[in-house]
Amino acid sequence: MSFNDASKEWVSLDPNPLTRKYVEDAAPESIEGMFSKRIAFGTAGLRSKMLPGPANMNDLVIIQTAQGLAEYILSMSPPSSPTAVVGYDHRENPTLNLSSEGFAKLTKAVFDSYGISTTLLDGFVPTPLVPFAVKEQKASCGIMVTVTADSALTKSYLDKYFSSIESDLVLTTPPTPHPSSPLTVPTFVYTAMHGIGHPFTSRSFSTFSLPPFLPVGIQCDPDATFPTVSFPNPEEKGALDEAMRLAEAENKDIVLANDPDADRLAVAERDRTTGAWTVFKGDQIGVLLGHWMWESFGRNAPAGTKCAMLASAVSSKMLKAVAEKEGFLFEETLTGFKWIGSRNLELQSEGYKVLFSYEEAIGFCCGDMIVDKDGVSAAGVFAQMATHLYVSSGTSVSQHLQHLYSTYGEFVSNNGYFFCYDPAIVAKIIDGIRNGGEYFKEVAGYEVEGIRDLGEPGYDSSKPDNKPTLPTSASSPMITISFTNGCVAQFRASGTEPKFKYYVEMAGKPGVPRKQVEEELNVMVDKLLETLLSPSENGLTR
Ligand SMILES: O=P(O)(O)OC[C@H]1O[C@@H](O)[C@H](O)[C@@H](O)[C@@H]1O
Repeated sequence: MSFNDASKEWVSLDPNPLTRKYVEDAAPESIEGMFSKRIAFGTAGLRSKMLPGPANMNDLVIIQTAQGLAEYILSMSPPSSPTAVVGYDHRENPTLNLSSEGFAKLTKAVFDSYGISTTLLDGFVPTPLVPFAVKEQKASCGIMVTVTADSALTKSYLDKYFSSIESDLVLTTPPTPHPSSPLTVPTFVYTAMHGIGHPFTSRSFSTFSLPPFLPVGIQCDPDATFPTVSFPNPEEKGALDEAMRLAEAENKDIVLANDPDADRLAVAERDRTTGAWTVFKGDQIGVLLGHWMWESFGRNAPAGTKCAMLASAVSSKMLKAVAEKEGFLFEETLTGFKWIGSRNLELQSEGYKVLFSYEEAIGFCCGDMIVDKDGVSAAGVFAQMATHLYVSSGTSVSQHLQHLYSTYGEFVSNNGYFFCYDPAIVAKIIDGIRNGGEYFKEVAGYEVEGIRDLGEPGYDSSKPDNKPTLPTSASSPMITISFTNGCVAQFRASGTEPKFKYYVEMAGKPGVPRKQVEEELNVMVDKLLETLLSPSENGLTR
C-alpha cells in the first residue's frame, strides 16, 4: 500500500482525534517512517515511541493488537473460561493524549468485547505484579503497559505477592556475626529512577526484615519526563550518578536501582576503605544471586529435589560452571523472559525446582513464585545476601565475587553494541559472519572451535546432526563462535532497539590472573569487531 493510502486508512480508523490531526497536518516526508512497517513483538514486548502510525505505540495499534491477542486467546482457551490481567505504569505523551493507563483501559475494553473477563489492576503497579496476578488467578494472559497502588483489588494481590516473597525467599535465620568480622551491617541507597519502584522495594526491604534504605528523594516519585537522567535505564552510563553521590555524602555502602517499571535491578558497591565504586555487571549480579539461591535454598533442599537454574544464551557461562561443580541442572534459552519463563514452566512440570533464572540485561527471577524478571524481590534478596556476607563472612559483595571467581573460574565478559538503523546492514553483517555457509575456521588469527548459527535453517557444529537445540529464526538470527582459547563471541541484533549487539566472554585458565584475562580479551574483542563487523565501512556508531 502506498504511504498516501496507508495514512488515509489510518486516519479513518484511528479513534484518537489528536493523533489523527497529527497525521493530517504533517508534511508527508516527516511521517513516512511511521507508516513504513508494523511494530512487532520483540525481545520483551511491543516497544516504540508514543506516536501515530503502525510503527508506533498509539490507541489504534493497541486496539488492533488487543483484538489479535483476544482472538489468539479464544483459539487457545476453553471458550467458557478465558480471563486476563492488565497493569500499567506512569508513562505518557500528554500532547497526543496517549498514556499507559489509556492503553490499559482500551485493552480491557477490547477483551471485554470478546467475552474475556479482564481484571484491570488499579493504580500504577510494578511489572512483576502482573505475572503474579496471572498465576494467582490462573488467567489465560497478562498484559503490562509499562508506576502507587491503593485500590482494594491491587492491594490484595500485593499482600499475597509479599507473603509469597516472605515464604519463598526470606531466610529465617539471622546472620551469625563473624568472630573477627571487620564489617558491620551494610547500608543502602535506593533509586526508583523516576519510576514506580519506591513503595514496592521499600516494602520488600521490610519483608526481608532489613532496616530501611535511604531513597534518592529527587528520583523517588513517578515522573514520565524523567528529569534527572538522560536515559532512564540503570544500565546506561551516568544513570546511577545521583544515587552514588548521595551514598558518598551519607556514607552508605551499596546502591540499588530499579528501572522505571521495577522489573530489573542494578547494583553498585563502595569500598569502605578506598571509597572506590564497583558497578556490578548484569552477569555478576546474576552469578551472585544464583550462587546465593543455591547456598540458601538448593544445597540443603530435601533429598530428591531436582534443582535447576536458567539463563539466556547471551549471559555468562559462569552459572553453568557453578551448576556443574555443585550438581544442579543449568540450561540456556534465547534472549528475553518470554523464553526463560516458558522453559521455567516446562522444567517445573518435569518436577524441577527452578531456583533462579536471569539475563545479562539486569533481569533476575529469584525462585519460581513468578516466572518473570522481578526487580522488587531481587532487590530484597540482594540486600539480604549482602547483609549475610558483611556480618557472617566479614566480606563485602565485591570480595565475595572474587572468591566465586577463584572457586568457579575467572569468567570475564566484554559486551557492547553499535547503533545500527538499517536492517539491511544487520543482514549484511550476519551474512558476512556466515561466510556463505562455509563458516570461518579462524577469525583475526584466533582459531575457531565451533559455530552455532540460530538463523534459518540453523547450524550447530557441536551437534552430531548439526541441528541446534535452541529455536532458530530468520528474522532475529544469532551467531555464536567458540574459540579454542576459551573465548565465546555472540552476535545479534537487538529485539527492542536499533542496535547490533555483541557479547564476548573468556573463561580464564587456572593460574592466569584476572587482569591478564581482561587485557587479552579486550585486544581480541577489538580485532573480532573490526574483522566481522567492519564498523566504519558499515556506518556503525558507538
Ligand atoms: O537485547 P534486546 O533484544 O535489546 O533486549 C535486551 C533487554 O532489554 C530490556 O529492556 C528488557 O527488559 C529485557 O527483557 C531484554 O532482554
